[in-house]
Amino acid sequence: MKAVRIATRQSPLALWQARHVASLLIERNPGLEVSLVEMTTEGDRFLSAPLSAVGGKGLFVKEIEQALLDGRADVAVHSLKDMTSVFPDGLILAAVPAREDPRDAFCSPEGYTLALLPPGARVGTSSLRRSCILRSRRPDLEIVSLRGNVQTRLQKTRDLKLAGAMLAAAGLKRLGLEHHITEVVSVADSLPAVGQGVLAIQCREADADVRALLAPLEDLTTRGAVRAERAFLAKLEGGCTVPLAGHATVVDGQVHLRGLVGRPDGTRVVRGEVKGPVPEAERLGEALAEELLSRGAGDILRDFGRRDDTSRA
Ligand SMILES: NCc1[nH]cc(CCC(=O)O)c1CC(=O)O
Repeated sequence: MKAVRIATRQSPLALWQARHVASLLIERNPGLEVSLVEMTTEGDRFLSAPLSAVGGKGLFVKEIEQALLDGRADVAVHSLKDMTSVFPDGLILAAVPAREDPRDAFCSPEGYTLALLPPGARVGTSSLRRSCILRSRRPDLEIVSLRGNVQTRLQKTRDLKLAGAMLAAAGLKRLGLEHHITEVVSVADSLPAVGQGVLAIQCREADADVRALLAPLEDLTTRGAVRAERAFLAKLEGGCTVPLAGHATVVDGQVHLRGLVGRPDGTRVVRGEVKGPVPEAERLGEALAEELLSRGAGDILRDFGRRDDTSRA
């Protein structure tokens, strides 16, 4: 292979991620020509509405996947967190590099940590998962919707004089903005989203040359965790409409997956965890999803989930 084209969104985080993959490729393949195909997606055009109202996380991904399918690019780099559980026919998750910090980070211009927040404090996020988890612990908190790219959300936090905002530690670190973090929140206190901190490198299934080029970027520990998390996601099909968290670690060949489904206002949260060997990652993810469904997540999905389907009808 002499040249590859990488499709990416144009946000500073997306560009950082695409350039990062480009440099990983060039490092391993001196002389390879790598170019970026920069795209604006539907998700970028509707930044003012809550993600759950404009059709969910697939919005950031669909048009980039179409560019791959149309042959306008050879590789796509996404945040795995932004991807739904099912890929279009003909595309594969060719590689997942080593995961960046998967945790949420609290960023407070006033220097607050979560435990020190005064009663009734206003906290910014537009993630259903983050608001559910915050409200379940602290029903007094007022959640203020905060969308836009990472820098925009930090700016709005100051402009709106919020006590703080919850963002992904991975995005802040990649952009060199970690000095805004006042608390990196433990996985136990804020269970991350499925795929958080993981880069998804996608290509056409039939493109053997590109697959061979991408294969060395794969991190097997990250892949084990991703297999469990995404099997869990696939079974729950919550899309962006129900607060859903799923996070796995792999230690000594054992997957440890934790999951959560809740009501948007945090008045009900169903949590669980499973452990088992890496080759059974998918089965573990499905088993945890089924367990949560039988313990109350089914009711929550019925009451709050699948708004995607009705809006499409
Ligand atoms: N929702 C957008 C998004 N998608 C991925 C990341 C962060 C990077 C990652 O998780 O890999 C972010 C920003 C955020 O949630 O603060």
